[in-house]
Amino acid sequence: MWEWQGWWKQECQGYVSAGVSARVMWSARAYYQPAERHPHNTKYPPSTYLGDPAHSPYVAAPGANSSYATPYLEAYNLMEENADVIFESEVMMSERMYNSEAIPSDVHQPRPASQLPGPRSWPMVGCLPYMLTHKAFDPQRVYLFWEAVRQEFGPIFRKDMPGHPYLVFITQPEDLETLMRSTMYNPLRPGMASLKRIRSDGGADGDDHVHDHFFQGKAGILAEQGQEWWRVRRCVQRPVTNPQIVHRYLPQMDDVAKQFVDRIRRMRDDNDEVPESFNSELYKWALESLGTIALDRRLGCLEEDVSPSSRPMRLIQLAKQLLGALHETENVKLWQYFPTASIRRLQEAHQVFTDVALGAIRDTERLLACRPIRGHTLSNTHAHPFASSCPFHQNLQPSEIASSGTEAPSLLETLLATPGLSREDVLTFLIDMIATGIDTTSHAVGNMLYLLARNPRAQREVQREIDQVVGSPDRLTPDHLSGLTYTKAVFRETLRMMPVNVGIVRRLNRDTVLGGYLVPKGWEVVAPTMLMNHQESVFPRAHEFLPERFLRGSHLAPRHNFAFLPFSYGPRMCIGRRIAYQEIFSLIVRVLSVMEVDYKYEDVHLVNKLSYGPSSSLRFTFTDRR
Ligand code: HEM
Repeated sequence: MWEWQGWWKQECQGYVSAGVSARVMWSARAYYQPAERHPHNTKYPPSTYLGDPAHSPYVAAPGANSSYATPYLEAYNLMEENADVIFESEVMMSERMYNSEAIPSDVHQPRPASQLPGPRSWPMVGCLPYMLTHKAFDPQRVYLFWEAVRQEFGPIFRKDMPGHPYLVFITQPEDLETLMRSTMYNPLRPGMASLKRIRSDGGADGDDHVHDHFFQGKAGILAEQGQEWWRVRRCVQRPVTNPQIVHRYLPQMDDVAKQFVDRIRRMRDDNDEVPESFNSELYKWALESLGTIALDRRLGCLEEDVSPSSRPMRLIQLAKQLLGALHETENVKLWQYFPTASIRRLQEAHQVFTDVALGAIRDTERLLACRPIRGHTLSNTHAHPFASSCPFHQNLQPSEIASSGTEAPSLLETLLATPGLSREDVLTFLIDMIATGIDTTSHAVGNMLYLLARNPRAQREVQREIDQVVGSPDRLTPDHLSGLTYTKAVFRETLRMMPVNVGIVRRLNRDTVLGGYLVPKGWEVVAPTMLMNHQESVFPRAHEFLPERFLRGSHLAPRHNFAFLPFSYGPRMCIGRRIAYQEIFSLIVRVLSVMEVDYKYEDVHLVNKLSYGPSSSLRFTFTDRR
C-alpha cells in the first residue's frame, strides 16, 4: 500500500507544482462547499467522503435544484475543463492519501454486497440464461435490457457474467460521484484487458510476436492501469489538453470542415440528399480532421478519387475492424482461458492496424526530419523551397502535405521531446488516439446533425447564433467557437440523449459504499450512460430534446453535478475532449452557416459496439440556406 502512496505522491507533487493547480483547487473548493464534517468521519476528510448521499457533507443552497450550492452549469464547466488537472497541492495530496481499508462500517452500517439485488445467477454461466431469454434482450441494444433490469431490481443491481469479476451497475448520480471520488487517485478502468493481452502479455497464444517487441510489454494509456498508465498519462496530458496547442490546429481543422462542405455539395443528389454512405463520409472527415493534429498533416481522405486501398482508407477500415474485434473480446472473455477465435481476430486486426498507423506516423516523422528550418512545422514545408528537393516529399500527394502556416513545434514533436516518453510510448499513444478518436467524433457529429434535423427550432437557433457570433469569416478563431453558447448546449444535449460512450467503468481499489451496500475492493462498477442520462428523476423532461437545460440558470438542469459526464471525470477522463470539441464545432459551424439539414427517414436509435453508433444510415438532406 505504501508503494502506491509513494508513487502518487511523487508524481503528483511534480505535476501540480504548476500554478494552475492552485487556481483550479481554489475554484473547485468554492464550488464544492463542505458544510461540516460528519461527526464520525474523522478519518476521511469531506473531500474523500464515501458515504450515503443523505449524509453527504456537501449541502445545497436553499432552493437550488442540484445537490450543490453552485448553479449547475458553472460547476459542470469547471469539472469538464479542469477536473483532470485537479491533482492538488502537496498538502491536499497527502491529506487525501487513502489506505485500502474499508470505510468504518459503524458510520453507515451498509448492507453486505451479498444482499445486492440482481438477476438470478448460476454457477459458471452467471446470469447469461436470464439475459438471453429476457424479452428486452437485444445484443445490439443492450441498454434496453439494462433498463428492464433496473425496473425490476432497482437503481443498483448486481449482474454476474462468466469470465468477468463481480459486476455492479449503478444508476444514481450520487453513487457515480462516490465511485469517481473513491477511485480518483488510482482510476483502474477495466474493459481493455484483451488489448493489454495482445500488446504486452504474450498475445493471443502466448507465442512471441513481432509486435511484442514494438510495445515492449507496455500497452499504452487505453489499456494500462496503475503506475504504468500514469507514467504515460502525466506526460501526454498537458500537450494534448493544452488549449494553446489544440487551438493551433484550428485553421487546419477549419480547412477540413470547409472541404467537407464542398464534398457534401458534390455528393448530394437532385433532391439535395446525400447517399447512404454518409456515415462512412463522416468517418473520413473524422480521420482527416484528427490527422491534422495527431499526424500533423492532411491525409487526403476527402479527395474525390481516394482509393479504397490507400493508407487513410485502410486505416479507417482497420480501425473499425479493431474496435469490432475488441467489442467481441471484451464481451465474452473466454480468451482468458484458451486462445479463442475472437482474440485471434483481434490480434490480426491489431497487427495490421498498427502497421498501417505506424507507417502513417513514420511518414510524418520523415517529413519532420527533412524539414529544413527548425521551428517550421511540417505543415508549412509544402510551401518551402527545400520541400521539393526532398525525395520523401516527392512521393507524397500534395493533398497529404498541408498548409497551416503555424511556426510552433507540432504535437508529435512536442511529445517526442517530452522527458519520460520513449518513441514507442509516443507512437502507441498516437495509435490509440487514432483508434479512439475516429468513431467517437463521427458518431457525435452525426447524432448532433440528426437531432438538429429533427428539431428545426433548435436548428434555427444554432444558425442564428452562428450568424451572429461567427458570421462568415475566412478563418475560424477560438473566440468564434467559445462564443457559441447555445450550440454548446445543443452538443451537450446531444451527448445526453445519444451518448457515444457506453458507460464509465471502474474497478474498486477499496471497499466502497454504493447505494447503501458495501461493495468490496476488486469488484467492477459500471455506470451505464444511457440509464444515467435518461432518468426523469434526474433530468426534468428527460425524453425531450431540450438544449436549454444546459444554459445558465435553467430550471431544466440536471439535479446533480455528476448526472452527466460524457467525457467522464477526474485524472482518467477523456484526454481527447478538447480536440473533439474543436473538430465537431468547426464542422457544425461550417455546415450550418450555409446549409439546412433535414432527415426524412425512420427514427435513428443507438446500437452498441465498443461505443454507441447510429442504427441506420444518416441520409440527410442538405439544402442551401438562402
Ligand atoms: C465526442 C467525442 C468523445 C467522447 C464522448 C469521449 C469520451 C470518452 C470517455 C467517456 C472516456 C473514458 C474515460 C474514463 O474511463 O474515465 C474516454 C477516454 C479516452 N478518450 Fe475519449 N471521447 C471522445 C473523443 C475522443 C477523441 C477525439 C480522442 C483522441 C484524440 C479520444 C481519446 C481518448 C483516450 C486516449 C482515452 C483513454 C484515456 C485514459 O485512459 O487515460 N477521445 N473518452
